[in-house]
Amino acid sequence: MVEDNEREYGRSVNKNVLLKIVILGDGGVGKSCLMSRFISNHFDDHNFHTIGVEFMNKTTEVNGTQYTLQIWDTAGQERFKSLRTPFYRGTDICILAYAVDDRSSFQNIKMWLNEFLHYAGVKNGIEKFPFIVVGNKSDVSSKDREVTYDQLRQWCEDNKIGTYIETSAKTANNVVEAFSMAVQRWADLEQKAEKELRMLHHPDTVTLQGGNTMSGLRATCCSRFSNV
Ligand SMILES: Nc1nc2c(ncn2[C@@H]2O[C@H](COP(=O)(O)OP(=O)(O)OP(=O)(O)O)[C@@H](O)[C@H]2O)c(=O)[nH]1
Repeated sequence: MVEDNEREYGRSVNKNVLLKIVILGDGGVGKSCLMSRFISNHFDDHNFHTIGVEFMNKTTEVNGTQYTLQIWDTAGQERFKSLRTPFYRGTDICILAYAVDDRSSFQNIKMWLNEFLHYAGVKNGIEKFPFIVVGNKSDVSSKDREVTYDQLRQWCEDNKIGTYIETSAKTANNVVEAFSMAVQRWADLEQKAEKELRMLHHPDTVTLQGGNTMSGLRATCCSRFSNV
């Protein structure tokens, strides 16, 4: 378990970036199974409901950076709402999960999104927070499927969420990919926010290829020379 004094979410701790991830969605969509598939590559065909929240850590590498992912599996059932919402604050990434064989769990994604926005205190808007929508149980037969991939894509477009994927905790299909995509989305947004902050404090600074910066004066000077 990570101690409170080590908990610097979204920051580098011993060359590791610690990220708090919460998985939200209706009861039974497979949140616990997604977590155990990702953490220990294990699938248990149990049917126990999560009570409150549980979390587990996993260290992983995405695009050359080491991350410690602290993954919080929350209880999907309405009666556990007051046990899970206190844990939303300080979240770096939110996974909104539904099951492709359960249309109502897909329709409820909006409710989960709103619950998270409210209790996590996300103020910058949906586009600036790393959400990923995950359609789990992609292994089910086509006759049992109630939500298509196109419906997922359309919903995400309509709600300005750029990252989405279908997974199967049962077969392991796309599970690692879903977490990697989520972390990559976090890294992209972080980089964008840093750039905006730099521009705000040093509006005369331009970013060069490779991430180096130079002052506007020198940049102007160089561009003048390059025009010669
Ligand atoms: N076919 C299939 N079944 C799955 C998959 N993932 C989970 N399940 C099954 O779905 C049921 C519910 O899974 P859980 O992981 O407990 O669901 P949950 O979202 O954590 O549920 P709550 O704890 O109540 O919020 C279990 O019987 C799992 O075996 C999957 O990818 N494919």
